[in-house]
Amino acid sequence: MIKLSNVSKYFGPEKKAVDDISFEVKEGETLVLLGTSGCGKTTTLRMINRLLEADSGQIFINGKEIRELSPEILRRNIGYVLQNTGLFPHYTVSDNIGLVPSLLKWDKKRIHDRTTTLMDKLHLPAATYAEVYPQQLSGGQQQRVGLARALAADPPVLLMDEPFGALDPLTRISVRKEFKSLDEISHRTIILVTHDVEEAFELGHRICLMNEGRIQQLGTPAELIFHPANDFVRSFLDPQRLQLELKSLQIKDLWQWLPSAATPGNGQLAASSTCWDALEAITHQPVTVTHEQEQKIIDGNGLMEAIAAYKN
Ligand SMILES: Nc1ncnc2c1ncn2[C@@H]1O[C@H](COP(=O)(O)OP(=O)(O)OP(=O)(O)O)[C@@H](O)[C@H]1O
Repeated sequence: MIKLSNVSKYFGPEKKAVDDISFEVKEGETLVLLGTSGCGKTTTLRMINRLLEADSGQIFINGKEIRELSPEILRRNIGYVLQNTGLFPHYTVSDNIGLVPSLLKWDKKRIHDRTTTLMDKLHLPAATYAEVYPQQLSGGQQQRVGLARALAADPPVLLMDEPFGALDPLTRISVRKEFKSLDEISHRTIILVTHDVEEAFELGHRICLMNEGRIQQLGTPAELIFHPANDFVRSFLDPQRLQLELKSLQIKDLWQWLPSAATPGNGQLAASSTCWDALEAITHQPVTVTHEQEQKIIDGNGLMEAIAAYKN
């Protein structure tokens, strides 16, 4: 769906912001660009919608080199979400969301229907919020409007630059959870930039960890944490190692090592739940998990034993 092939970007003769990077993002996949400040994440993202032009290499979307398309046509298929939302303060919420559809000359009813649907899906009921202005909303609500605006014309690709970066830590966690469960998101191809490791592990199907313009490792969260490609990757993830291990492993990954507890389980948990979510669920009582027609009762000891066995 999206392919970067040996892409580089210089700012002046000396400053190589992005240094010969290549990757592919499959349709429906979320790839997270992760790394320290200044490692080239935003520059990479902005080359994909031609807000910046690459100095060398090629970028393809659906097999088409993006320079063959005019920036306007290209951006119709790409939603863009920014940290500071970029909402127009003198436009109402519904006008902000309907901006791209109206530029595309959709008729009024279609814009109204799409805006209302999106607001409902993003828990901003149109009856209450359609006519208010962005500054009357909380940061989390403004972020949802920014997302609704990016989704309005139904683009197959979403580029997101620190989309939750301006939110306080608690709001950030809840908006992120909500984002993950949105059906408007699940089928889109997404590239998301963040410097928040936990966010990358929660949202990325794969993570591209960068340093000084170069890719250090590109892989699933479990590949990065359990099989780091080099010392940079290992030390970048080390401070949150335990949490990241728990977030990147699903119960089904541990199935062969998981003992079934004797105590009856209280409630069910999906085998696709992460160990992090499982630990939360079993704080007070064991839970029952079914995987490939086998049932096990999971408690804290059994889970920790299985994680240790997986790592050995
Ligand atoms: N317009 C510009 N002119 C000159 N240098 C730039 C420009 N934009 C970015 N840079 C430099 O290129 C490098 C990569 O910047 P970029 O914004 O892509 O990093 P980043 O990984 O997104 O960082 P952050 O997380 O801090 O936004 C940095 O050293 C930055 O200072």
